[in-house]
Order: sequence, then C-alpha cells, then structure tokens
Amino acid sequence: MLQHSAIDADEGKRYSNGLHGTLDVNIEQMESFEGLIHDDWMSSLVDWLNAMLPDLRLPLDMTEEELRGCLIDGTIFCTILNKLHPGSVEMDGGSEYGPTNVKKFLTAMDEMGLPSFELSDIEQRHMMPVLECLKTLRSCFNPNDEANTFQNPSRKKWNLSGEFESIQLKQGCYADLSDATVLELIKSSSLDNITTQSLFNILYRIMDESIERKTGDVPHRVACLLRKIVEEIEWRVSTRAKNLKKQNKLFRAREEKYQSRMRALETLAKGTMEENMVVLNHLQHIKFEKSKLAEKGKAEEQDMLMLKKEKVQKDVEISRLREELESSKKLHEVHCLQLESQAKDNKVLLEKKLNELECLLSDSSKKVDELQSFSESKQKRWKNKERSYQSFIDKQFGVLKELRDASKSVKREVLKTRKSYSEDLNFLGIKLKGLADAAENYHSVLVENRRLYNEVQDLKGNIRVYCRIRPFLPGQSKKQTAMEYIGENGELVVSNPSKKGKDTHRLFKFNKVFSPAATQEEVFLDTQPLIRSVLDGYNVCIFAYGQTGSGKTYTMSGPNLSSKEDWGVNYRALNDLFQISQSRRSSIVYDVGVQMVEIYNEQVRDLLVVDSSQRRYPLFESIEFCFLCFSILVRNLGL
Ligand SMILES: Nc1ncnc2c1ncn2[C@@H]1O[C@H](COP(=O)(O)OP(=O)(O)OP(=O)(O)O)[C@@H](O)[C@H]1O
Repeated sequence: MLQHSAIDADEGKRYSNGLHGTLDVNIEQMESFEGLIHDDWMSSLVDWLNAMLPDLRLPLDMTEEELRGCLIDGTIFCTILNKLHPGSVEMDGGSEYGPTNVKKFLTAMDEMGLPSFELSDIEQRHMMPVLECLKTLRSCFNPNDEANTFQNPSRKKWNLSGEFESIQLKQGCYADLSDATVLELIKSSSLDNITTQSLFNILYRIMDESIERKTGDVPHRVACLLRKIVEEIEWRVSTRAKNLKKQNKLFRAREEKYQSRMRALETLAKGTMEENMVVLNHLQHIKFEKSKLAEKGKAEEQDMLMLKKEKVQKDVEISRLREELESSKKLHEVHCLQLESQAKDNKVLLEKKLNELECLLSDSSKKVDELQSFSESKQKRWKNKERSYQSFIDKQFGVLKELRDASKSVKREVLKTRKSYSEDLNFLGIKLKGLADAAENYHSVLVENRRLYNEVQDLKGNIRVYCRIRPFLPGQSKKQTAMEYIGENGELVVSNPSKKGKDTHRLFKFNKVFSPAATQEEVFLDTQPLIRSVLDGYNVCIFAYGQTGSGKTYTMSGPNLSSKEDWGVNYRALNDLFQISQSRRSSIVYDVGVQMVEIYNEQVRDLLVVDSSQRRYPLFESIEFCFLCFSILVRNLGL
C-alpha cells in the first residue's frame, strides 16, 4: 500500500511537470482517491481471481506485493484469459519463473484489442496498470460487474492503442499525423482504452511542436483532435470526481463508525475509571484491614505473654499434680493388695459353692433320667393312641369314600331325574299347549253351544204356558174332578156337567200339562233351560197364576224347605244358577240379584223389604190376583 502510494506520488510529479495547477490538484485528488479505495478494489479483484481459479485460494487482505508475487510468472494471466476466451494463449509448460507467459498474455491482449500493461510495470512494481488490466478483463467478461467503478460500463471498448503508439514512436510532430489518421481518431467514438498519460503525451507533443515552430496557427484537424482529447480528459476527471464523492461518503460513513467506536471506547474508559475507583476503595479497605490485623497482632503478642505466664503457673501445677499422682499410686497399690486377699477369700467361697452346685447337678441329672423314662412311657402311650386314631381315621376315610361314591350315584340319579323331569316338563308343556288350544276351542264351542241353546229356546217359544193340576187335598172327594183328558202334547179337556151340549167339554191347549202326579223336579226340568239362559244375558220371568189354594206357592217355593225333593222352582233355579256360576268361576264372574214382589188387590208389594209400610209399589191397579214373580238379572261380566 505504501509502496503503491509512493509510485503514484512519483507519477503525480511527472504529470505536474507540464500541466497547470488545477490539473495538478485533480490528479493528486485522483491519486489519493485511488489510494483510498485501493483496499476494496484489491479485495474485489482478489475475490474475482478466487472465483475464476478456485484452487488459488488467495487471501482477500493480501498486499500488492503479495499479489505481484503470485502474478509475475504470468500463469494466472494466461489461465484466466484462456478460461474467458479458450485457446487465446499458449502457455509455457515450464514451471520456472520467467516473463514468457506474461509476454504471451500481453501479446494475446493486444491481438484481442484489449488494454494491457507493460512488462516493465510488473517487474518494477508499478502495479496500477496491472490491476487496471485485470479490472478490464473482469469488466469485459463480466459486463454486469458492479465493482467496475472507474469506467463507464456503457462505453464501448475499442483498439486505438496501436495507433497512438505508432504516433508516439515516430518521435515526430503532430504534422506527422496524417490526415487520415487524425480523421480516424476524430471519427472514433471513444478514447477509453488510451491511457491518460498517453493522451497527455499527445497534448504535450502537439503543444511543444507548436511552441517550437512559433506559429500561432494550429491545423484544424489537430485542433479537433485536441478538443476531443480535452473532452476525454474532462470526462475522466469528472468521472473520478464522482467516484471521489462516493468515496467521501464512504469515508464519512467510516468516520461515523470510528466515532461511534471512539464513543464506545470513551464509555469503556469511564467504566474503567469507575472500576479504578472501586479498586482504590478496596485498597483502602485492605489497608484498614491491615491496620486492624496489626493491632490484632499486638493484642495476640500480649496474649502470648499472658499465656507464657500461665504456662509457668501450669508447670508448677503439673509438678504438684505429679506428686499427688505418685501418692495416689502408692495408695492404689495398697488397695490392690487388699483386693487380692479379698479375691483369695472369695475364691475359697466360690469353690465351696461349686461343690454344692455339682451335687445339685447330679441330683438334677437323676431327675432328668426319671423324667426321660416317664416321657418314654408317655410316648409309647401316645403312639398307641395315634395308631388307634389312625385306624379310626382310616375307617372314616373309608366311610367318606363310600359317601362320595353314594353322593356320585345320587348326583347321577339327580341328573337322570332332572333329565326325565325336563322331558316330562316338555311333555307337559306340549300337553298344556294342547289344553290351551282345546280351551280356546272349548270357549268357541261353548259360545256356539249357548247360541244354539238360546236359539232352541226361542224356537220353543219365548212365552210358554204350563198347566199344573193340583191333586186333591186330604178330605176332598176324588170323584168330583173336572179333568176329562190330559194329552201328551199339552191338551187338556175339562168337563162342566152344569152346562149342556158343546159347552159340556172344553179343550185347552198349553205347552205342557203336568198331571197331579208330577213331582217338583219334573216341573222344574221344563223351566230349567229358560232359567239357564239368564246366564247368557236373557231376561226370564216365571209367572204363577191361579186361584187361591190352587198350589202357586207349592210350585214356586215348595211345601218344605228342609227336604231337597220338595224345593220349588225358585230354590231349584237359584241352586242351579249358583252351581253353574261356581263351575265357571275360573273364566266368568257372575253378579246375582234377586227381587221378589207380590201383586195382591191391585197393589204390588216388595216381599224382601223388612219394613212392611214401605212394601207397596204404585203399579197394577186392576189386577185381582196374587202371584209370585221371580226374576234374575244376570250381568255377564266375563263375556
Ligand atoms: N201338587 C200338590 N200336591 C199336594 N198338595 C198340594 C199341591 N198343590 C197344592 N197343594 C196343597 O194345597 C194347598 C193350597 O195350596 P197353596 O197354598 O200353594 O195354594 P195357593 O194358590 O198358594 O193359595 P193362595 O192363593 O191362597 O195363597 C196346600 O195345602 C198345599 O199343600
């Protein structure tokens, strides 16, 4: 870096030899600018080299001299150029140091019309042109490279170096510049690849020629060329000024960064001051502690003196205690002797006791023998008992086994019984089902039977009239009977001797005629079907009609209730109804009600009311007979 600045400074002096002061300033600024941004520039170029040739692995912070060392054999130049433009340069196979590869590279660059550097530049450590060349290579093959800040990327590269070098080599004046050459230079669109030094050289030469000739006139074409060169220089200066501004910004940013770092360092310094204060305080504290310790040491010395005095006193005391110990030792020995004599006495006593104990031991051994013999006899008895118990247990086990066998057989029997029982149950179930079906059929048959039965009663006639002829009462003459003929089909012929002709005999037709010999049962049997139809919901009324003493009460109630044979229709009917209701109680519940009334002298009386004043019913005003009415209302609750 320093070396580079020195070289640039030399070059600046060279530039200032023939230029005005303002230009000197610009050049100096430009050089200083180049120096300032050199670090970033170098690092970006090194980075690019690493990207192009990864095997190099150059450090980004390497110096110019280090880079020169890497580049001087020309291998990197040739490799990069071949990589960018394959086959453009043939490298020297030898690994020895030499300018061959650099020369080949420079020739190839010239052939391609790209700006390069002089071999002497790299040999004499003038690295600026070398770096510019590398930058040109990078920008040529990486047109989007942002690091290219020295040249306008839009400007077109073209080869004019050859023309200018030919102009320089001629050592001649601008007059040597042919019109065609000047015109070509004027027409050319850019002077980018001509170095500023070359442009200045052309200017100096034209001006020197003009001064030497002492002619104020400058040919037009040369003036045009001069104008173009001046414009190019102006453009370059303005570009560099812009770059300088950018760099100034960079510097300002860096300055701010450094200032912030300085502030941070100042705060750190302040912190350090505070720490120093703390350390000083700590030091003072330590000093204070030290003085305390010194005082403590003094106190301990005094304590030591005191302890020494105490030690002397304790030594005296120890000697006294030793003497006391000696005397007590002697006393102890005397005491030991006394104890030994006592021990001897005790030993004699103990031996005596031992003898006594041995005697006791022999006695106890005898007792033990006796006890052993006793226990043996006991053991024999226990063994006998055990055998008897064992035999008993064996018997019990036998019984238990028999019981088990019996229980097994019982179990088998139970299982067999259970099986037969279940079979019976199944059989019963089947039978029961049959019975249930039969019962259902029975009900239906019963209903049908009832229907047919009542139909038969209807066919026989809802109103039936029977005639019962009372026998002669005791004391009555049997010859004075009016009954001439009693037919089987209900015909009855009555004779009246007081009348003559046809009226002597009269024929009556009834449903049936009961002769005087007819029993109570025969009379009831004819009315029984009608009475039973009550249980099927029919209303039935038995009406007894006849003159006084004709036998109505006899027929309906009977002469003697104690005899079943004498029961009249009422009792027989009730008996029959209750028997039927009992037989049907599983399926039908009957509610039976009885009403008994008497009609006498056109007055109806309730025969079941206890109070005789309440017996009258306001019915049947013109009836002049009495009768017994019996009716049963049956409410069939089940049907
Ligand atoms: N069939 C008979 N067999 C024998 N004796 C009978 C018969 N019928 C009636 N008698 C007798 O005749 C008598 C009169 O009968 P009963 O009292 O029944 O007549 P009654 O019609 O009820 O008379 P009343 O209307 O006055 O009450 C009674 O003594 C009775 O025993």
